[in-house]
Amino acid sequence: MKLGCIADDLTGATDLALMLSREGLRTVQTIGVPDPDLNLSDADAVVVALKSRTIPAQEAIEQSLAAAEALLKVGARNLFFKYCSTFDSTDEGNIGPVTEALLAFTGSDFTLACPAFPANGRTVYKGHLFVNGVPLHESSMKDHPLTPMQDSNLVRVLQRQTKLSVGLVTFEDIEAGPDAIRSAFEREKAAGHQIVIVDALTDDHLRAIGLAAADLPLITGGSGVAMGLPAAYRASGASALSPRDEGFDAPAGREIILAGSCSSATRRQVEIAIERGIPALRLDPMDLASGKVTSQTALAWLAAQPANGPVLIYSTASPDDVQDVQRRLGRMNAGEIVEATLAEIAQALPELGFTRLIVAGGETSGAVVKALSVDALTIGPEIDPGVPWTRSLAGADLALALKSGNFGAPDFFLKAWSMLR
Ligand SMILES: Nc1ncnc2c1ncn2[C@@H]1O[C@H](COP(=O)(O)OP(=O)(O)OP(=O)(O)O)[C@@H](O)[C@H]1O
Ligand SMILES: O=C(O)[C@@H](O)C(=O)CO
Repeated sequence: MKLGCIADDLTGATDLALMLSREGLRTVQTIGVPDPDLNLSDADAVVVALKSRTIPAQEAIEQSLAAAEALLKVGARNLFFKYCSTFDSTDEGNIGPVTEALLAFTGSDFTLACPAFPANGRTVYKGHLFVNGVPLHESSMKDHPLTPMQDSNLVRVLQRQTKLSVGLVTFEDIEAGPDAIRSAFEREKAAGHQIVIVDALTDDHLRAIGLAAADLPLITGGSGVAMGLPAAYRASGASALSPRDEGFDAPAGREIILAGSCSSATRRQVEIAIERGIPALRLDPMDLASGKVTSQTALAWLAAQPANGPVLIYSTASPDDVQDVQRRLGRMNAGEIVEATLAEIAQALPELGFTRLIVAGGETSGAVVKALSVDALTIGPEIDPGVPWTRSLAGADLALALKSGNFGAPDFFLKAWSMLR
């Protein structure tokens, strides 16, 4: 196995696994540290999905090191730390502290940090992160409930999180290609920096960075910066990659969308699905909290729906509604009530013949996948940038599309099904 990856959330892990798989690595995703009995001998890359983005930094370090150890044990030669393309973090971490710990673990003194993902509108220019052309601190991420991003200068953002010195490699070096990028890394190292923020505006930039960085013991970033790694491994001949498994069959069965994300992309996708006539049930957190509506209510509703097309169960709501609910129930409590209900519904789905699931939202996906006891996934075709179909490797046989809140085109919930055989 060539690359061992540690992702700080579930849908982010799937995003990275898709990138590696699309570029030619046979990739398996595990939910949490892989079970020692799981056969990973065929994999070129393993992506371990953690839920460590917003937990205390020390816990994130411990979980990430446990994942790194497990990955080296199953043969990983290089490590990749995946975080969000909007650099979701606070001054306490966890990007800085985890990077520091993984650098020390690999015995290395240099790595890069690059969240750029141009296909999803995330670019880095002169060290500043832009989201669809808007500086990060002016984008909707400025109001994120857990990780409000109020500074788009990533050198400053990361420097506040780490005692390592943070440098910058700007697009002039990146444009000049892999040799210039390697020289820039040497220059930054000589200047005493151990982590460099790296500019990238295009996929060509990311591919050049991949070629320059492929030998680093640790790379950190969004899924974009992994784009060039498979080609670099092939070019170096260092690893004979496994032949690609082209087939992706989904188990036969009913189709359902569970949406617990309230991000703007999901809100639009829910609207469109309802407009186009997908039978839909809205879960109101206040009704769930009072017991007026339970998972049983939703299961009874499901039983009455036609079996020949997808159905939607959602708690998706506008920012004002979410704020109102959070004020009344508490932010964490509101989230947990919704997640617990969607998880209970998910647990009953295989029995009811549902084998094809789209789940919207990282936290929601975590809760649903746990309820279904899915602990590893193979990666299928891309539905939209950052979101593949996947298939469970053990337990109930399911096709799953785990969608980050802000990913996917407006018709995502309609078109995804047509890709399943
Ligand atoms: N109507 C609602 N009111 C309050 N909280 C809600 C509501 N609906 C869902 N939630 C909670 O909001 C959180 C949404 O987080 P989740 O990670 O699933 O989505 P996201 O943040 O859009 O996705 P991502 O993390 O992939 O960007 C969950 O904890 C969910 O339970
Ligand atoms: O990088 C991204 O934007 C996503 O993979 C993600 O991590 C969303 O939570």
